[in-house]
Amino acid sequence: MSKKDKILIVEDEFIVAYDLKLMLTKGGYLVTGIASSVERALQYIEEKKPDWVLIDVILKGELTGIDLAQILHKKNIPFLFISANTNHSCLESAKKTQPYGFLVKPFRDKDLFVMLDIARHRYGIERGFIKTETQVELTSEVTGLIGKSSFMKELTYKIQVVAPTPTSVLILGETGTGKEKVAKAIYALSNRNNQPFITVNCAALPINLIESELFGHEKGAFTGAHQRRIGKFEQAHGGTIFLDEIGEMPLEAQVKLLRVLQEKEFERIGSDTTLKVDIRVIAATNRNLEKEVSEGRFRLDLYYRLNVFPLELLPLRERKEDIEDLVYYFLEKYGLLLGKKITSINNSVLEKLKNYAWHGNIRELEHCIERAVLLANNAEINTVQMPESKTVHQIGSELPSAILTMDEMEKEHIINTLKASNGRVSGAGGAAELLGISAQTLYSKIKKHGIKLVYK
Ligand SMILES: Nc1ncnc2c1ncn2[C@@H]1O[C@H](COP(=O)(O)OP(=O)(O)OP(=O)(O)O)[C@@H](O)[C@H]1O
Repeated sequence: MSKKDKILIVEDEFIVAYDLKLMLTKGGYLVTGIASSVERALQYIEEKKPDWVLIDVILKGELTGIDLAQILHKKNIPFLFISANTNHSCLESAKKTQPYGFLVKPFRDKDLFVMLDIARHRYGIERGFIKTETQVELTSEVTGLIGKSSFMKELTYKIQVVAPTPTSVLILGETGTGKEKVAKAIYALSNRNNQPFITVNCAALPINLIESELFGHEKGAFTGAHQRRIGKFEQAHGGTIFLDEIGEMPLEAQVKLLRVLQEKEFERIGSDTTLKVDIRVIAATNRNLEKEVSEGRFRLDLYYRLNVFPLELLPLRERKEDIEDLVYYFLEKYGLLLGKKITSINNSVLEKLKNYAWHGNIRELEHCIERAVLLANNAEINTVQMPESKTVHQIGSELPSAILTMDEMEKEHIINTLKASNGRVSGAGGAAELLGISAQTLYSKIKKHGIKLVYK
C-alpha cells in the first residue's frame, strides 16, 4: 500500500473508527470512508474502489467482519483485521480468510503503521510488484537444499523472494525437516550475509536465564550477575537472529521480543538506557503456534508479527520424491567424510528407504545413511539398518498393560531410550541420536513431559 492508496475502515463504533481515521490521516494515509456494517462497506467498495480495507471482526447487523473478509478475498481486495477479540475460534475463522494482518486493540499508531508496511510488502511480493534482484532459479548448490519435488521448488522460490527483504520469517515444521537449514539459506541469500547470524535455541535455555541471554544484563542486575553481559540481540545488530523453538519462549520474554520487533529497541536487564538495534528475525518451531495462542502460552500479537511470511516445511513422508536425491547427497557427504568411495545403492534398499515414514525426517534419514556408509564394505550399499528395527528391539515385547495416549507413549519411549543411553541426551549413542531427533528437540520434549534427568 502506498500512502496514496485508498483505505476503507469498516468499524461500527464511531469513536474508534474516527480515531483510526485520524491516526491514518496523520500518518499520511488516505482514508476514503468509514462503514459501520458489511452492507454499507459493500456499497462503499462499489463506489469508491478502495485499495485496502481495515475490518473490525464484530460489526452491527447480521454479517460479521469475517463474512466481509470472505467476500473481499473472492474479489481480490486486500484487507486487514483490527479487533479486540482474540479467542481461538475467532482467530481460526479470521485466519481462514487470509488477511494481510491482524492487529489487536488497543494499539499505538506505530503498530498500525508497521503492520500496514508489512502488509504492503507482502502484497507486493505476492502480486509480483516487488521484484527481487535474484529472479533466476536457484540451484541446490546455492541454497544448500537438496530436493526437486514441487514442494522444494516452491520453497526455494519463496526463500529467494523473502531473503533480500527485511521481513520476519516464521519457519514451521516437524523435527528434522530442515528449519535451521532454511534459516541459513535465507541468511546466505540476504544482503546481511556479511553481518552476524546469531542462533538462539529457546528450548535449551533455562527460563530464568532466557531474558539475560537475549537482552543482556548489567553488572549487579541480579544475584550472580558479576559481569556486564551483551545479549544475543545486541550481538546480532546489523545482522540476523534465528530464534529456534520460539514456541518455548516464556510469556514475559515474548513481551520484550514483541517490542524489539515493533520498535527495534530494548534495555539490558538492570539498565535504563534504551538500545536501538537493526536486526532481521527468523523464527522456527515444531509446535502448533495457533494452539499455543489459544491455550494462552503464546501471545497473539507476537504470533501475527512473526507470521508475516510463514514457511511450512512438509514432512519427508509427504515428499517422497526427494528421498533418492537426499540419499545420494548423504552417501557422497559421508563417503568423503569417512574416506570411503560409495558410488551406488542397491535398488531394493533404495525402495525400502523411499517407503519408510521417517518420523525424524531428513535428520533421521541422514543418520541412517551415515551408519550405512560406516558399515559398508564395498562401493555399493546393499543393506541399511532401518530405524524401526532398532526401536522394536529396544522396547522388546513388553506390551503396555493399558492403552496409552500418544503423549504417554512418547514420554515412556523417551524414558526407555534415556535408560538405554545411560541418561545421555546428546552426542554419539545419546538418546537424541537413538531417537533420530536433535538434542534440542529432545530437551524440549523432556521439559514438556516433566522428565527429570538424574546425573550420577
Ligand atoms: N533440503 C535439505 N537438503 C540437505 N540436507 C538437509 C535438508 N534439510 C535438512 N537437511 C539436513 O537435515 C538435518 C536436520 O535439519 P535441521 O537441523 O535444519 O532441521 P530442523 O527442522 O531445524 O530440526 P529440529 O526441529 O529438530 O531442530 C541437518 O543435518 C540438515 O543439514
